[in-house]
Amino acid sequence: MVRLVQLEADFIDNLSSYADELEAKLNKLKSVIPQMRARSKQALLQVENYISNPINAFSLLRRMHEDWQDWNVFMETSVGQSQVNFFNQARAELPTSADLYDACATLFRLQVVYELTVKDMTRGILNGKQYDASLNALDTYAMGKYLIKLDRGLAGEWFTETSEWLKENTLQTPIGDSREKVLLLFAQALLDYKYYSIALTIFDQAVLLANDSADPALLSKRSIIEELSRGEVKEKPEAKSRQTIYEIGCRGQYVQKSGLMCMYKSKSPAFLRLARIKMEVLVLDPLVVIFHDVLSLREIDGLQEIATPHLKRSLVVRYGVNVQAKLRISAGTWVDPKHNNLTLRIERRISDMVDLNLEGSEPFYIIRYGLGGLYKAHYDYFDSNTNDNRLATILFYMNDVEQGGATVFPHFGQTVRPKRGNALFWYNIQHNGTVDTRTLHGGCPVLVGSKWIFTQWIHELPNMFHRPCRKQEPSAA
Ligand SMILES: O=C(O)CCC(=O)C(=O)O
Ligand SMILES: [Fe+2]
Repeated sequence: MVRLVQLEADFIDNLSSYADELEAKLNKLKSVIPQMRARSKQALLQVENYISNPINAFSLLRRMHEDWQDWNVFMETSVGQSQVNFFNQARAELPTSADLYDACATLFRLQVVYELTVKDMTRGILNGKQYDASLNALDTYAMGKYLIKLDRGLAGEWFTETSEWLKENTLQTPIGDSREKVLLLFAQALLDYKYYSIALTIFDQAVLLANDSADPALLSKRSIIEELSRGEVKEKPEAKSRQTIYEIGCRGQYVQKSGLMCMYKSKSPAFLRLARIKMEVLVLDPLVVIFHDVLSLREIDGLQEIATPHLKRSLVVRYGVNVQAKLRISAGTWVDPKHNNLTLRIERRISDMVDLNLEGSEPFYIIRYGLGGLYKAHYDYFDSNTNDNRLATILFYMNDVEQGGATVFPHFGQTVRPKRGNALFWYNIQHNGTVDTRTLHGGCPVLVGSKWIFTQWIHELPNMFHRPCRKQEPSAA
């Protein structure tokens, strides 16, 4: 996206120098035409007299032979070819239709999870906060087209916004302010998806605006749509259920519970005696806690520096295989805790904080979520039979997220807002060794900003003493 901002600025410069070249050509013409016209007018007034003068006659002949051929070349020479070439070269960097599709999907996801209205989004209002941002008729039109197959009611809302916008504004695109053109496109989109009667209504609006109701092409198109609409099977748009308990948490709509208790953790390790840690207990069984201010800004910068060049689309494990999934949209990279002094220091701090042995734990996984990035509700433990499951998770928030990006635990009704330097810790496995399904959790989509976290999954084996009463399977014998 950063590159696209720069590219758009370059395109504007390019278009501007294209305009300069056009203007230079135009100015040249404008400056010579009046003189030419004056001379020609004079000749026309008294043609005989004019051509009987040898000087006039010679000059006329020469002009007609030479000058007008030059003007012909002048007219034929294309203007701004270098700017056209620049554009053609840069084309490869432009987003594809698949990219646009993904962008629509992201906006739709944010709309659903945060219950944003089309009107608010169009005007740059996100969760009641006004931003210096807005959508134009073509933006809302693209959303309508994307949604038409998924949710016709919502698609209609976006299309309506398109039409409303055009009543008051002008598009800064080659299609200009032609409201009827957009309405015709809209009608065509509806036709493509066989919504004939709505298409007819929109088509009529377009024709009315164009003031062209007698145009035979439009009339014949209209009668085709009318015919189709007669045979249309009326189906009720199905009401979509959009409430999931994960989404309710993302909106901060769980009945608000604050931490059960806050305390300073200052037990044995020397580090903690020097720097006590504020610990907030959110849930006692299983233990879910927030450690406050446990990473410094310098440490966060250091971690980001290590991770940034290596970030890659995050995967999820499905049937033992790593795959890309819509469930998890982020970029991340694994960093060995032994990587350098910084990561070693953080590793030591984690083990001091949580009193667990980190041997055999996974490396740090540093993650960046972009706009709309999320990790839907999931469990961290492995489903498969393993004798070394993920006993606990520690998750560090590396930045404050302007809006969205909370971590939610639907079962506990807990929404944890990212706060730079804080860490969230919980157990995934119960004392008896079984996985704890109450630990279902997810990372909500980022609405404004980006979200950086890093996690470490702490394994069972080196911490077996933590579950002294593991159930014994009855022996077969
Ligand atoms: O991003 C979050 O808040 C949750 C991340 C998470 O659950 C995970 O990485 O396993
Ligand atoms: Fe997780």
